[in-house]
Amino acid sequence: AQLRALDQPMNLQQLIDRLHEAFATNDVDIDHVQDLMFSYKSNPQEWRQFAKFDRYRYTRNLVDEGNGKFNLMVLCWGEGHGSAIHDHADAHCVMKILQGELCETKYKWPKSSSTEEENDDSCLGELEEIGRCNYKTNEVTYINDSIGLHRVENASTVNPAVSLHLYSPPFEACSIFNKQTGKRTKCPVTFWSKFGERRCKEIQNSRMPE
Ligand SMILES: O=C(O)CCSS
Ligand SMILES: [Fe+2]
Repeated sequence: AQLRALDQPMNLQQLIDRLHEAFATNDVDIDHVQDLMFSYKSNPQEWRQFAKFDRYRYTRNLVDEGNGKFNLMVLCWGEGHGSAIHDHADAHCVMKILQGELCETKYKWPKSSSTEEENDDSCLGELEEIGRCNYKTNEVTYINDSIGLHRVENASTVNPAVSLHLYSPPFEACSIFNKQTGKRTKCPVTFWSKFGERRCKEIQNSRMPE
């Protein structure tokens, strides 16, 4: 769908307030949510407090818990950092680039094993790539499980990238997939920081294994 920038400019807090309003009822208009995310124009002054990088892996930094209806988080991708191929646990996923560029590669779901002997995941076959797309600062993309799986990576060797992700409903785990075999593994997702604070004792490193 063509994204439309709504009229009045918003800062990050106003975006969050508008997102809370959008999720106040139970039938969420996910196109409107994407329009809100597209309307916000990235201002590093507003999200810098959440943008904490790790040298080795991308980080997930919780910004807002959306009254339990969604999670909003800032993801920080060092040069060459990328996610595993993953699903979105039956949730909506809206991703907006706040800085730099990210490359998304979409894949079809592995063909589920049809007969008993195929229960051994190792023979589901290589995941089929559906498409690849590069997103620049302020661009927005959407995915859910009915569209497919994806991997997101910062392909730049010189620039970090920062993205804003909204997941609804929020989830604590998703699945990651082996590209060659299609094997699916359940994977808990955690936060590197919450609300701008990193309290090491309770927060392990945020990561989906490569
Ligand atoms: O939430 C994650 O770790 C996956 C980032 S790409 S949607
Ligand atoms: Fe994702």
